[in-house]
Amino acid sequence: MKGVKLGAGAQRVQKDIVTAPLPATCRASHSRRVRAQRQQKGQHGSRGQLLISCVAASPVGIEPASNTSNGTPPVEEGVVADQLDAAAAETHKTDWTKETLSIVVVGASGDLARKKIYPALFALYVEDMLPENFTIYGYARSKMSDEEFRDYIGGSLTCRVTDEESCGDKYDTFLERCYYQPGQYSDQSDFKALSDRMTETEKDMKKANRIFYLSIPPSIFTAVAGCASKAASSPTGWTRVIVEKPFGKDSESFAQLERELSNFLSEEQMYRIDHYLGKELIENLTVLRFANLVFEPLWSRNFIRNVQIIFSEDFGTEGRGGYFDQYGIIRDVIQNHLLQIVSLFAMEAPVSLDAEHIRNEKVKVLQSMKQLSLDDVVVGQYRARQGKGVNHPGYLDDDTVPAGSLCPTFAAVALFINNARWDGVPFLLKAGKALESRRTEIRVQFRHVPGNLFRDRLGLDLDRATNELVMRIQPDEAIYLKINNKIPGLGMKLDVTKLDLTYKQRYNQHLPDAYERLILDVVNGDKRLFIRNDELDAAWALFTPILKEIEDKKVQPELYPYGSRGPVGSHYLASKYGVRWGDIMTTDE
Ligand SMILES: NC(=O)C1=CN([C@@H]2O[C@H](COP(=O)(O)OP(=O)(O)OC[C@H]3O[C@@H](n4cnc5c(N)ncnc54)[C@H](OP(=O)(O)O)[C@@H]3O)[C@@H](O)[C@H]2O)C=CC1
Ligand SMILES: O=C1O[C@H](COP(=O)(O)O)[C@@H](O)[C@H](O)[C@H]1O
Repeated sequence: MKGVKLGAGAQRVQKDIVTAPLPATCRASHSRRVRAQRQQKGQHGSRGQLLISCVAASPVGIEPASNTSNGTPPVEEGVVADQLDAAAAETHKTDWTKETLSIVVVGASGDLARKKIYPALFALYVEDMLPENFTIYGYARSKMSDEEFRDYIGGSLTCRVTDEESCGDKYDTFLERCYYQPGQYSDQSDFKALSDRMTETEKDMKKANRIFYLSIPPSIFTAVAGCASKAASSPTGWTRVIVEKPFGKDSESFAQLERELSNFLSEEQMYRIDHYLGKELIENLTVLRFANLVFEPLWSRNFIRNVQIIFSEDFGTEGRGGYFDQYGIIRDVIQNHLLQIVSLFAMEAPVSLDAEHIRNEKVKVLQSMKQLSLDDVVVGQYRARQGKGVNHPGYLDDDTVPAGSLCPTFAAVALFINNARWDGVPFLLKAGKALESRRTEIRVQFRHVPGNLFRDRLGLDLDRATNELVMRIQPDEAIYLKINNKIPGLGMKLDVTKLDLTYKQRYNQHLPDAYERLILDVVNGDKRLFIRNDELDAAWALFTPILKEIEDKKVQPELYPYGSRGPVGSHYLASKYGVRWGDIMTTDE
């Protein structure tokens, strides 16, 4: 079994809990002692011998990029797994005592790089999770010297791993490993210059491995993949490329992007990131389901009435309106992040925790979805809200948004999975910007207790008294189960209360940011949390017709005030299936 991942703090907690050796690939300890042991053994990162008994698995190295830069044919649907099995058979162990890692952030001057990528790399460094011989290169068109780049990155680094003191001099030593190379995105000679610089820092080692993080607008993905592949892929080790969303705008543009990228990159080299898969609670979803006896028997239409996946942000598109308007909330959040959650939630037990086995099951869920109809979609757009001390602009007030745009900033959809397990169970998804609060959660509402003996004592309608399992992905990560409980005392009155696993209380430790986890997985060649192309094919097949219909028919989004609970239409959609949104039912707190 691969892939149960634990941070060092969690390992200490788990040490108390786990009595049998965990047959798992585990995250390495942070301690220098353990790190030294790993280096002696030629292991690194998450594959070390750990404080608890973990089976050490080899990090995989994908073929040297020279094999792939000459134009790999597009990967056909259905043969993906076979190809990957073949690739896995050829993998070699990356020996970090003899090999180097260069991480190139393409689009180094951008928002994502600064907000997420550098802080994640720094956190990994502070936790001793990066290989000994690593170097970071920023690449973008902006002119900057190494020193200016270090100042630029420096401003984004915080010591979020432990206390400020223990980060100590690591800021400086981290920044010393960072270099900047200016260049154009479609100029091979600029990438060659980058490669030459990388070779300088790589030259004393047997093999050099390279990661290119494409933190750039999608319009230049292919140009960069081409230049990087032809002029800067590693001549001695593996080359991996992290591709950010959006992966196209519909089935057709996705297929085109794949065709273009596959001229330069093999499927094995490509790591399509969906950062929601790197979130702690999403990682835990499979553990919750498959490592506990109590949940899985209930995980079907027999006991579950509906499943809700709710994403809300309490801010608008501030500063990203130009990008957002081309996509809208369905493409920005629902088609990727929320649908990925549905597929993990609803999949059958995989053969193992191997990446291909998990992704095989996820894709089946996506392929089993009933075609989405416009009757099962509600779209909204936030409008300005002014009042006492409140002055929130509407979506259309953003200068970068075209006048009269119908772009949805809110959407709710009802999905159905046509298989034996989920037949008839509504999966209600909603996502919105500029709402009342920021939260992402999965809510599982169970069926009523048949012939409930206590129905008269509940003081609530049956809907509110049914069990509900809530996984709060963010903020304030928690899993809780709402149950009916007797209020202590001589009488027999019941109330709804929570069996509550709030992470802050149970695990008082730093939770790794999603990008931290995912970048580490790329270093280790672990694709479990990355999206395979057939998953995207299926996801686009589900949403493309409905997006086209919304756009062709110019469906008017229902306006909702900034900071509200969103369009009333979402309640009608839920009630059509006899459902009430759990996030706004009052018995929750
Ligand atoms: N920002 C975020 O929160 C998130 C972003 N993403 C995705 O990550 C990727 C990067 O996002 P983000 O950092 O916000 O992007 P930016 O718009 O900040 O672009 C990154 C860099 O690319 C260069 N660039 C920007 N526009 C163009 C252009 N039209 N042509 C050529 N180069 C350009 C700029 O660098 P220079 O001018 O110096 O070359 C810029 O600093 C995108 O694919 C985005 O969809 C995904 C999730 C969240
Ligand atoms: O991919 C995206 O995600 C963010 C939300 O990410 P989170 O980790 O902060 O929840 C969203 O704001 C953005 O619009 C979208 O592109």
